[in-house]
Amino acid sequence: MSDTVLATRGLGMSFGGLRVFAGIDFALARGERHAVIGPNGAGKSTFVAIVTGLLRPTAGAVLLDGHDVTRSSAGERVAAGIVRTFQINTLFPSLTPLESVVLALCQRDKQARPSLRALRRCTAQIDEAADLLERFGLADDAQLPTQELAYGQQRLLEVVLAYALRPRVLLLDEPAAGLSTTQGHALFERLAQLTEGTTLLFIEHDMNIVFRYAQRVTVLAGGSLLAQGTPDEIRAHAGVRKAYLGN
Ligand SMILES: Nc1ncnc2c1ncn2[C@@H]1O[C@H](COP(=O)(O)OP(=O)(O)OP(=O)(O)O)[C@@H](O)[C@H]1O
Repeated sequence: MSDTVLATRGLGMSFGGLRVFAGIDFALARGERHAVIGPNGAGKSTFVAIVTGLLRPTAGAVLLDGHDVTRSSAGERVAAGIVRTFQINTLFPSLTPLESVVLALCQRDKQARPSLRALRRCTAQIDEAADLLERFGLADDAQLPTQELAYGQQRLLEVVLAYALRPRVLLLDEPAAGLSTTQGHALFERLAQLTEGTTLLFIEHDMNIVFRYAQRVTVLAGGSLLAQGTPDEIRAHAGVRKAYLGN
């Protein structure tokens, strides 16, 4: 039996009269890369927002390692290890990637947030940040203001900032959005190599990326969890082909 790190039980969400989904029983195994797919409006972003505590579900529960976190705030969930990628507009444009990652590491290490001048005294975090940026291919950009980085490098920095917190579950909402197909594949190739062993849950529209990099896939469609399985199982699933893949 797999070791489930994150689960939902009977999860349901409605906005007023609009029922997005109901009865979602989802399970995420520790260490797997898991994609959530589904047509536009199926509720993928809503699902991630509920898991991260940004939205309260109208029914059901979210469990982290068996503990009910449905009523925990977003901040409490980050502390418990459920971390999502920072959206691009939350990157600090004038800070360098090195400074941003050091700040994230200080947060992880529960240090008081240092002033920028005091950052250089965080020697352990500076070493670790430099190492992380090197591994993710951002060493050449580490000392530039973030706003001067290419868009793809900024997307990668978002992943590094979330990954730096050593999350139990790392959620990525369309990390390749806005990138070319080649850049998107390169981002996932790097992610797959560097985050091996990290539990990753990602939303992605590009089925080539999903089938290549996800080890398991959940399909949301028509207000429910239509299927959950390996890429091969999902490809062969008649209901998924009909509802989503269009054949
Ligand atoms: N805050 C909100 N208030 C009202 N309706 C909302 C809200 N957020 C989402 N919705 C609606 O809930 C449904 C699901 O939206 P959601 O963004 O979760 O879908 P999605 O699967 O992520 O779509 P996409 O692939 O287009 O990003 C949509 O009909 C959307 O309009």
